[in-house]
Amino acid sequence: MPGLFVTGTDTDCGKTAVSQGLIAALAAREQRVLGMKPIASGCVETADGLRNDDAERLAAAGWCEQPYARINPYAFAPAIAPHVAAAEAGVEIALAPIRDAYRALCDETDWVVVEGAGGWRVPLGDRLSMRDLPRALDLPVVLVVGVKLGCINHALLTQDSIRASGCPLVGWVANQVDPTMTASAATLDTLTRAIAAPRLGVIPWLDQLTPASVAAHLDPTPLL
Ligand SMILES: Nc1ncnc2c1ncn2[C@@H]1O[C@H](COP(=O)(O)OP(=O)(O)OP(=O)(O)O)[C@@H](O)[C@H]1O
Ligand SMILES: C[C@H](N)[C@H](N)CCCCCC(=O)O
Ligand SMILES: [Mg+2]
Repeated sequence: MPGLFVTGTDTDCGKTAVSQGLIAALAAREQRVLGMKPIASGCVETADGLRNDDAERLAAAGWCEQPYARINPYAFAPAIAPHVAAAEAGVEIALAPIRDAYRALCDETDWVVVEGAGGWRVPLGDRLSMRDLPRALDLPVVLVVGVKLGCINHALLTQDSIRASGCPLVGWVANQVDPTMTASAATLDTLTRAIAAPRLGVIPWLDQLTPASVAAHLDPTPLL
């Protein structure tokens, strides 16, 4: 299993937080891990070009430095749906540049943790959607459930859709994105019984969100 595709129940459910944590948790098991954010909408213009916060966080969590364009081949300025951002920029998102960047990363590491953008069915254009990425890169999937009211339905719909795509779901993580709602035992129990993959961790709301603070709540053993 040289890599993972991290998807989630929604945008802002904690995919970047969990991806950083998975990188750190695998690194603690003597794995060399790099992060990748193939498509990012929501970038700032810098002297070096467009830069995305998720991509930079994943880059910083990785075991060695990599060219930015490998970690984030498609970068768009507005923080909107990627297919809309791409259309506005006059760009057609294609799988080949993503595959090339992913392979270049694979050549330099044991693992690549690839973060999607938004949820599993986010469109990338007329013919492509986020779920085509793990298929193209032959990656198993980890599902991040942003724990809040409504997440059970979102998690089950996402699981159904992952199954329908034929991608293996190899783990899931409960992430408390709402500081006012503690993940009730009953909600966690419902999710744990309904999701047919190992639960890799339950991340509480963390005041200090770092790769290490998230990794402290993750057990990557089922992935190894
Ligand atoms: N467990 C947590 N404790 C505290 N803050 C959290 C936690 N999980 C996520 N957050 C915060 O919630 C916000 C959304 O999280 P994150 O950026 O990881 O979501 P995402 O799923 O990666 O979103 P996107 O679809 O934009 O990539 C961030 O500001 C992050 O710092
Ligand atoms: C900008 C944001 N943070 C994400 N990168 C993109 C979220 C796209 C969601 C599209 C949708 O499902 O409506
Ligand atoms: Mg993110």
